[in-house]
Amino acid sequence: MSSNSSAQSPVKSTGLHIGDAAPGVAKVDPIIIADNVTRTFGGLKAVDVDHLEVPRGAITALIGPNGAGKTTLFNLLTGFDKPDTGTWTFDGKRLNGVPAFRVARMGQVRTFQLTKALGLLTVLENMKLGAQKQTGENMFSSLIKPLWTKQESEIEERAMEILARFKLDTKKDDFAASLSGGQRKLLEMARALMSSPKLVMLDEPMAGVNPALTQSLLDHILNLKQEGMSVLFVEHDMHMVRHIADWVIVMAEGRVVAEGDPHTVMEDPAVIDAYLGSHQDVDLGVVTGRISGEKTAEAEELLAEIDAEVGLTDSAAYSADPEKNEDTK
Ligand SMILES: Nc1ncnc2c1ncn2[C@@H]1O[C@H](COP(=O)(O)OP(=O)(O)OP(=O)(O)O)[C@@H](O)[C@H]1O
Repeated sequence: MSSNSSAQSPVKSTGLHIGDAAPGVAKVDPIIIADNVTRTFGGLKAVDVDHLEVPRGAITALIGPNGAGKTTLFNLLTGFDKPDTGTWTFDGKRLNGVPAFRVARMGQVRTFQLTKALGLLTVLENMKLGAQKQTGENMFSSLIKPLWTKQESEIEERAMEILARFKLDTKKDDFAASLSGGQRKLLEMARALMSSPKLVMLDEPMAGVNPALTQSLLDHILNLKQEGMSVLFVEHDMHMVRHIADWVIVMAEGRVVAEGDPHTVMEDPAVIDAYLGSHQDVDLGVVTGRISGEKTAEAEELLAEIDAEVGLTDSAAYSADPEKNEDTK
């Protein structure tokens, strides 16, 4: 397994789609294909996706302003929530109606934030919880002691191997709650790998991570791809998206509003609009130029902020030093 150097830009996967990049575009080798997926809460359509394909063997970012429906879509695809309508397949198998634990067994896992309860377990115990197909889950085989003791030691061996890769092996007996924010994120990812997944879904992997651990987390995500896994992640950190994503899917108000490679997508007016949608207090028409009128100082400031937010910068390199990630205008 080769690792990516923090100083270099990672090698991007290209040629993932067929035809023009647009919402719902077909992929050469999709791992997820979703159709007509909707989820309503009260009167609000949180997810309203006509057609979506997630490419295999690539890193895909799911971005969009707060409330766009990203987490709800994650929950639906992983069987943690039920849609009002829709069908989807994972690796060619129909998944709607399949409960979360089966989805995970089929090779589609998502990371979870460490809850209070999981924080009271040790790092190693957390890892063991991530293992699939444990003999103890089967009543008959759980009665045969040699079977489960052998499996227990295999699971522990695998857990220690993965923990060593994530430099968490020396913390195996510590309570998970004692880890730093970044170490927790590493543990969440490490735990997901216990089941040898085909697709890893990460919910805001960078949230709350100290800059010292940023590069390590990025490298671990890039390594998942190098090992042949597909990655789908939700993230608000646009520098990270630009740096490691091969493909970007943009959601706003429940819909997919743009798709493409990170550079093209972040210059798409629909994407800029989607982000503007979260700043309801400013006259958006004036800001985007749809309505003629004098831009107020506040609007100018907002526009600059959004340029920065969607990554309209010259530099594609991600630096662990946040100072170096300041946009140049
Ligand atoms: N269980 C729920 N009950 C009611 N409304 C919900 C529920 N879950 C989500 N919503 C609403 O659905 C919409 C989409 O929410 P969701 O959390 O999926 O957005 P998101 O894109 O993940 O946002 P963020 O980036 O802030 O996490 C929001 O308006 C949210 O308030």
